[in-house]
Amino acid sequence: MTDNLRDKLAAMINTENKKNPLTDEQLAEQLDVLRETVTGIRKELDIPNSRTRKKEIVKAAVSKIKEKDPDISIGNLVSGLEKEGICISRTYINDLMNEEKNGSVEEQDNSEKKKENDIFSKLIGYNGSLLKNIKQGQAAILYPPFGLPTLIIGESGTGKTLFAEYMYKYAVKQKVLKNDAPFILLNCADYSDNPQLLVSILYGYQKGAFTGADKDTEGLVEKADNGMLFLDEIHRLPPKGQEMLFSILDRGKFRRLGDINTERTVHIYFIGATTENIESSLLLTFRRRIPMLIELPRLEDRSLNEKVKLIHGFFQQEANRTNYKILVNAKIMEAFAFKKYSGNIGQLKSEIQVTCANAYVDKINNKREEIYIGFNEILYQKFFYDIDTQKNNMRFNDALFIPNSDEAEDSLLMVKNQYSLPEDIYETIENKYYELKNASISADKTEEIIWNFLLSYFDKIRLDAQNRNISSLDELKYLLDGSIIQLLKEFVTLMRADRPERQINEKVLIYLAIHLEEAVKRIKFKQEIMNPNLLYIKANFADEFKLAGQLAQKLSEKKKIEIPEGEIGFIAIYIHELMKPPAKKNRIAIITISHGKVATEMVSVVKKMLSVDFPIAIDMPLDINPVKIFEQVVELAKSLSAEEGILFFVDMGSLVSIGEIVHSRTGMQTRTIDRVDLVSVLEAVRKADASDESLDNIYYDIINSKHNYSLVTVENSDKPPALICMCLTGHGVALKIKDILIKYYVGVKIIPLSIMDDNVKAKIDNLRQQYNLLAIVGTINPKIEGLNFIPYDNNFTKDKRMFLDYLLKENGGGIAHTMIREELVLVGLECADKKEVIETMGKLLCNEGFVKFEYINSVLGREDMNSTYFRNCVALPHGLPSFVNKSVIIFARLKKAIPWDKNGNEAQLICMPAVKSEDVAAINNLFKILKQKEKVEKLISAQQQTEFVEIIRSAYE
Ligand SMILES: Nc1ncnc2c1ncn2[C@@H]1O[C@H](COP(=O)(O)OP(=O)(O)OP(=O)(O)O)[C@@H](O)[C@H]1O
Repeated sequence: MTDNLRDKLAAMINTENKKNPLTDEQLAEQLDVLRETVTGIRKELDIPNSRTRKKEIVKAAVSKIKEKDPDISIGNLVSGLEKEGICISRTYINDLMNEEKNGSVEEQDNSEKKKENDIFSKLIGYNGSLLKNIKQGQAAILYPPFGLPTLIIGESGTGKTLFAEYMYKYAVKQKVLKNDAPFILLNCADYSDNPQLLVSILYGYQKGAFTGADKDTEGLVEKADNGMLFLDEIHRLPPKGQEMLFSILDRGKFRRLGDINTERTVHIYFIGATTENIESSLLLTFRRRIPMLIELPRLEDRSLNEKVKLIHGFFQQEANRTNYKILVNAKIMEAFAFKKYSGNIGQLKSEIQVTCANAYVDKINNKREEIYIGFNEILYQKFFYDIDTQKNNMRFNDALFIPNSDEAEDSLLMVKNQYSLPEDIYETIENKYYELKNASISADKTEEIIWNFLLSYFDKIRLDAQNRNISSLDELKYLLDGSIIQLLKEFVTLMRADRPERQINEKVLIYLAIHLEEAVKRIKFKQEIMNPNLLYIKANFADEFKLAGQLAQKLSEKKKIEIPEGEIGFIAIYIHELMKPPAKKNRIAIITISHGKVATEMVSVVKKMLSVDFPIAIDMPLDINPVKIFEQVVELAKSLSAEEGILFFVDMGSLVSIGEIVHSRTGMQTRTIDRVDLVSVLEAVRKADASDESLDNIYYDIINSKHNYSLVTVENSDKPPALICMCLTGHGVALKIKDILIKYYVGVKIIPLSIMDDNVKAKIDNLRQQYNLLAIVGTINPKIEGLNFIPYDNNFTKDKRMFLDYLLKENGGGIAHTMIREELVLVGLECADKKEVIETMGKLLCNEGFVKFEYINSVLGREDMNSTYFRNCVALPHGLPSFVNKSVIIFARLKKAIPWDKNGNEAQLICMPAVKSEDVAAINNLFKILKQKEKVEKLISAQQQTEFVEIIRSAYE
């Protein structure tokens, strides 16, 4: 690298347009060097990237615009900036806003620390359903001079006592109370049959005040002086006791029972709690004296995610308490999550304790090492008889709890993702709109493109709806606002009453519910609702628009918000979808049969990619007798109504006769294609769905094109694998796609390109010299021969990932790239010894579903045989492939090196491959990297997961 280049680069950056600084890519193009070279020099010269370089200017411009219009929507902000000559994507602005809201990265670090200091953050739900309650609790404590008397209301077991304890802890932490300030708790219900006694215990009494009062006695109120008094079940306090308390709260004064002479003074922070309706159970005068009412949510009103966190938390507590590992079967986790608990968190906790206690007895009897809570009918019947887990679409994994390990939030991420609802259309449309606008596409054309986009979105949700197990609105009640669900139910009744012959697709209704929830949020937060197709919708879907208007009117009344017309337009298309007849019957059936799980995987990719649901997959265990499968397929064929016949795809010779067998037994036309591959299935399904071609035509087409099919050419190649991400400009969405792909495909080169580029084809040809190009992931298909295209529409769903994984796997060893994941890199892990490291890593793999629990023991067993220390402070512990569900590699960079074997070797970088037998070869390259001392040193010094993964990625290149 010459100084000349360095100078040129510095000069170009110095003289660039500060409003739109040059990206590394643009610099590289002008200097005719690789982008990596530019990035390298820029870093050497300590010059920030273009994004950071323009930040200050953008910030200043944003605040100037916001001064005039503080509530300006992001869309208008982007347009405003454009007028100032600053071209910027919405994502950039969003990031900037988030940064302002959450602080910069360093500030976020501080806020992490703040969180540590924040006592309440230990409560599950502190940043969710308890957010408002916690703010109230904090305000009640901090209010001078002695806080605000507080009443906590909530059903039994909602956590009232715990909340009061946290308020006390908070008061101490805030130095509002001294460290040794008393916390006095009295449950008034304990004395419900003797109110006199209750009052005397609370306020104390003078000798002779009542029979049995044989000496002057201090009450709890005095004990709580300068501290906190918590009265649980306060509705049991008799009126007289309430009046006395009123005097304490009002003036800090009271008298012991029977003591008319001495008025005593106390300073107390007061909290009461009750499960009852306070209107009827507390005196009005007393109620008025308590300004702070904190109403804790019922467990059923909390999100499912919080519920799962509570379940994890309680199992972890049991593991810590018993000092044994606890392994919980996925089905049981699921059952706990879906059971309804009238006794709220308290009941959930005690049921988990009882379950663990029963399993503990089992552990002793069976001499197991861990407490195992397996799927067991008796347990299931006892606790979970009233739940219907069949109805949910959430997946749970077996969960392992190791004593005294912090319940890592990470392990819940996976679960959380399962709950997430499909994305809504707003963002998709907005991104698309601005992308088109940036590319100077005319308004008419924009409208047309977006309309097509909308149609495809609805096609997709129809398919998605078919695949999801949710079948009625009621099942969404954990996830969505109940009043919207109610509103929709009423609306459907209305629609049916109006015209009983109306068919209503219940599944689309679910999507409408999700959409409305999102719409309400957007409107409340003054986010823009953009609908470029409004005029078109009004003109072409007049009936639907009218119905949408009625629904919007009701929503508007219920939520007290104005619903903009653009939104009514969206609702109209949902209603249009809602009334569409169900999908047509298919003429040709397509059945894929293969060993292992290949058939299911392939077919599910095809179904998602083509938005169809008719292809059928049959997975065959490796050791099953084909005759059994033949029987099964014949039965299946009889049940199909494919009048033109069945096309079979099979993977092995023994199955090629399946078509003939089915034909002879059922009389149906059949054709069979062996050595099934994804592309052929894809093509056949596409043809069977979209055209009127006969079974034979499709069959011969596939046979003829099987080996030179242009949509997918996946070849083994020594060149490094690469993916292209593409959007109109090559900047906006393409970069977003790049960020996503980088996370999943470590070691795969990701190249953003613009479809508008005149030389796009030539560029791709050039890249082919250097890389093995696998696919284009993008918003628009450039139809490049021999290159797969994977559509990106604001998400990169699992099916698309599966398709890419498949391509990479075919690409020979490429699977290694998919096996390294940012979330499976533990940076700065602190463990006392080797066993703890292995267990921590294994637990994460097990909880994420990559391995079976037994894998951990097999790693420990392997380690006992002889050490897996590698070199350069690296250890490679590993277990038996038979316990691996999905190949993956987990890394841990320990905070401090720990002894690994008897020869005095210490390890700091632990790499645990959990790999199925067929994938073992895929990790050879990784070992090559770990052999290089300088690479390992870099990995050990990595401070963050992204940095760690980045190092591996560049090492692959
Ligand atoms: N947010 C939370 N995070 C973790 N654990 C919680 C939470 N809320 C409650 N718990 C646990 O649930 C159990 C029940 O809570 P608690 O006893 O405070 O409820 P309560 O409303 O006072 O019940 P009751 O009215 O029956 O006395 C306790 O063991 C508590 O530790």
